[in-house]
Amino acid sequence: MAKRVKSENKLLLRALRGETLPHPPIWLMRQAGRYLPEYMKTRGQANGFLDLCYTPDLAVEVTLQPIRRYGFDASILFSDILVVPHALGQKVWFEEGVGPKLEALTSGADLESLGLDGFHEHLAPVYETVGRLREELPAETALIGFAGAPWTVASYMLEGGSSKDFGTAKTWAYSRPEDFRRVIELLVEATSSYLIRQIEAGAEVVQLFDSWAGVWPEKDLRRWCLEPCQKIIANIKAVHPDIPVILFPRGVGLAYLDFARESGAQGLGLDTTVPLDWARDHLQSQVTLQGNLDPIKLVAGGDALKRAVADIREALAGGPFIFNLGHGIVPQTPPEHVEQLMKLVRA
Ligand SMILES: Cc1c2[nH]c(c1CCC(=O)O)Cc1[nH]c(c(CCC(=O)O)c1C)Cc1[nH]c(c(CCC(=O)O)c1C)Cc1[nH]c(c(C)c1CCC(=O)O)C2
Repeated sequence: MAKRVKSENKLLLRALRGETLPHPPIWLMRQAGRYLPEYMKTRGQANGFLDLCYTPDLAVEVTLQPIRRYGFDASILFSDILVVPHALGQKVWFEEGVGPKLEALTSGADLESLGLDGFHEHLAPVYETVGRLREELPAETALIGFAGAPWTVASYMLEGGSSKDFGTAKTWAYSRPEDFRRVIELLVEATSSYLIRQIEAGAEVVQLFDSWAGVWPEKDLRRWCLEPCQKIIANIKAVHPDIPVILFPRGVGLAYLDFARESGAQGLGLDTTVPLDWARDHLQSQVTLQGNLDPIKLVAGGDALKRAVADIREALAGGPFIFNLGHGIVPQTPPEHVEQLMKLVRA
């Protein structure tokens, strides 16, 4: 076995255990990606985006690029949330300039063609990437594994790609709740075992992205987002009780209270709209907070960035806190603004 640095003293792990640190650890959602010229170069060596995700040499390289450049406190596995439906047997592809496309499920009957047979074999390159990262990362850098939450992944499976109003997927839930439940339950099972395998390959923390949680009325939010995430977290904890989980239920407003109290996550990712003082007063006694710089302030840079970082630190860095964005980095971000951000957060 190659060297494996112990997790417990890494800043990210300390913050997730509830410690308040003199400087918050920092990493950024989508820290690897198109805003970096070296990413574009490596991506050009792959046969499309999914091939990049499934080729450990290339996936390790793009994961490490932002660590070399900026020295973030954590590294997130380079992959995508849509490898899960792909491994379940659905057709998934990425169109240049358009984004993800899937052969949409049209009825409960289409579910018969999906399943867990061959699931982990399909994802073996991802586990290999995780294992190699754990060996290659600097001793102080924590390794985060991830998956999409069931609803967010289901939305792509039912819409066939990105969506404006999630009308098709939500209509399934409202008109055919039993079929919709089967999709969610399959994803709870698949995602739990996918994350457990990532942990066994070397991930020290896992994050669940519920990027589209913010579109539901309250009872549906509980049923289709909070409860499935609770189940996944409980399944992970049953096997790996010491591995912290960060949940990012983007856009859920006041329901962040329920996610803080009931999800079982140690970390809660705040989207850009969450008021800082409210989060400090109502959430931070229960979970480590992560967030929530507007990614567009990172595009703007300068004084806007400086003030925003100061406001976030002033409100949240007095308790358990991880500095991050409120959603992923956008491709037009100037790499030197990330450098400016690192200096501001570590000053
Ligand atoms: C919804 C979602 C997806 N993927 C992801 C989410 C949840 C987070 C969020 O809300 O942003 C998560 C994701 N996707 C990617 C990562 C890698 C790790 C990292 O954060 O650095 C992670 C954690 C790489 C990626 N995933 C994708 C890219 C760009 C692909 C390219 O190189 O062209 C990257 C670097 C493509 C992708 N993948 C997805 C979409 C909608 C798109 C197209 C839009 C876009 O291009 O940003 C699905």
